[in-house]
Amino acid sequence: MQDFKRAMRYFYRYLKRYWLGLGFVVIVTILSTYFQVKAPVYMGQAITELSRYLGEYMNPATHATASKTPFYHALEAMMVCFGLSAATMFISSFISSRISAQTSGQMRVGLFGKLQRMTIKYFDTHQDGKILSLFTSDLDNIFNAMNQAIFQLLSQLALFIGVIWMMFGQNVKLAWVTMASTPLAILIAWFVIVQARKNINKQQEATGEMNGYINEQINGEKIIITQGLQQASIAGFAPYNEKVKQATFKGQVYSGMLFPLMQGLSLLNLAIVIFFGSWLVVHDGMDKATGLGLIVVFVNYSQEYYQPITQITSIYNMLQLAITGAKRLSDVHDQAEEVNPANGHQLTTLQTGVQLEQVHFGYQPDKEILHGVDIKVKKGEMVALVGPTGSGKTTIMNLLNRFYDVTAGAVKFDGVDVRDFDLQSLRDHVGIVLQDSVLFTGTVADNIKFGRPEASDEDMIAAAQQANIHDFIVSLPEGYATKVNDESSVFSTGQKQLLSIARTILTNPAFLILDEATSNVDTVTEARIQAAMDNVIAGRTSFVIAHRLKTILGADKIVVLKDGQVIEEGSHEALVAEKGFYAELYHNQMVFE
Ligand SMILES: Nc1ncnc2c1ncn2[C@@H]1O[C@H](COP(=O)(O)OP(=O)(O)OP(=O)(O)O)[C@@H](O)[C@H]1O
Repeated sequence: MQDFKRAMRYFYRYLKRYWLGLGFVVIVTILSTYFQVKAPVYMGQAITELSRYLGEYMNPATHATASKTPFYHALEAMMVCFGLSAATMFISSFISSRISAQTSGQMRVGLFGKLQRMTIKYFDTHQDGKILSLFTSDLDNIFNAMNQAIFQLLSQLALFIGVIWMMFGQNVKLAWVTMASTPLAILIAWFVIVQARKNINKQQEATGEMNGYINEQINGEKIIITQGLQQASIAGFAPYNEKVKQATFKGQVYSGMLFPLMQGLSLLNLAIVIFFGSWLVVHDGMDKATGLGLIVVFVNYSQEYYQPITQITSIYNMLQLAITGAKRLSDVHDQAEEVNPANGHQLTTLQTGVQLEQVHFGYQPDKEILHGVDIKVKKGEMVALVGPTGSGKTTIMNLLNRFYDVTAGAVKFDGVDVRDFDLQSLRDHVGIVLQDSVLFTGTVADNIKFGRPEASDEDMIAAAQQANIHDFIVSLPEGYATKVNDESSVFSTGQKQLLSIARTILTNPAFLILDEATSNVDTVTEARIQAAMDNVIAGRTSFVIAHRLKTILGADKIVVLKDGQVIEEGSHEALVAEKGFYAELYHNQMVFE
């Protein structure tokens, strides 16, 4: 019920602006249903008039005056009703399709916008595939439901009520006879739909597991090939596939049962209606022509009556999926966003430096990672952070850029807490080069200008030159206009890093964070990256997270972190002379390199 409420809240949020259009759809649908249920009345009248005419025509006394006009009138009225019903149905379906297309477009924009405002924590704690499935699966389910199911639900409900209303207007006894089998029909439909749903759920779970396996195998393809594990990988796939196959089959069997069962029941009901109809005509002393017309009317109604029951149960699954999807999207919209203080300080340039003061932090409340860290980076200084894996280096970077907020203590820029800065101005002045350089679809130029699209080509080229990548770019046939995409990516890991360094140089940040940008590359590329780094660092306040100690020998200060605490601090020479943890790290690395 809670889920249902959340889903409804989500729909309301997007549909409320279309209240006029939706109101129109409801009215037109009711109108369409009215014509649909009125047509059988004229059909019955036509049969009555035809049979009267035939009776009069066959009777020599009335032969001359027998007229077909009432029959034609009834036929005309019937056709007008069918025509108007079809036309209004089309209008209603057209408007509701338009509303659902527009709404799902707005939902997509809303979701994408929300993701852009979310905290890094959300992305750290949710798998990419799951986030993507909000767009590919949940929004699709919602669109399908809005486009088909909601309109269907509305029109079928209207039809159901309309038919009952008309039936009682025509003949109360026959109306009860037509409706007598309803509990049985609902029971059967419900059983089938619940079974189908169970198996569809199993199918979705099995498909999710199979996709997980495929994803993992594709990501590990290089290892699989180098270890010759292709056959094992195929063998591992078989049970996942088998599970999907079984669940799909059962789900389809149950879903496929619904229509034949309901059709059978509807035909049985039809026979009962005809039987009782003829019985009524004989026993209630109705005149034959009226009785015949009445039977025709109820033959139509008994079929129209079953249509909503079948349709509504068959769209139940679609509605369920949409409700689940809407609930999930509603949850996303309720997620915390990055907190931007009202009238926050504007960081224009760095005056004195950056400081971590007694910083305590944990990703989870009960597991502290940093235990009172103090680090000071003076303006123009380069401070390097070293420490064993898991010691908290990347965590400190996350705090400096305000990806996360400290639990206690503070991160300060020029003595002002980062939490008091306007987020945009903070991010505008902090440049980051991450371990994994990401290139976006577009040209090389687009990628370098990513953070400053308005930059001139001269500035872009100067940045590329400083990043040691200009010569490579101009050696490409299309130079800076070379397209960057996954399929034909011509860039190595090292080149990607150089491009991302150029991107950072172009934004001219006051404070730089470099996260071990020299991993996974050969020594020549490493030297080029190092030179590019030196260029970008020169004259800037910077914070470097390094694994290879020889890249930070020139740092103004080296901070050694272990288990979330600063254990040593000083210049390279001073730390080596101290013969502590750093000295040991350094000597060990020198032996291996
Ligand atoms: N998003 C996260 N959620 C929960 N715990 C995390 C998260 N990121 C890191 N951690 C934990 O925080 C601790 C410090 O991790 P961090 O990435 O800061 O270390 P690091 O020194 O940068 O390591 P490495 O040198 O391997 O990159 C680790 O125990 C890690 O498991």
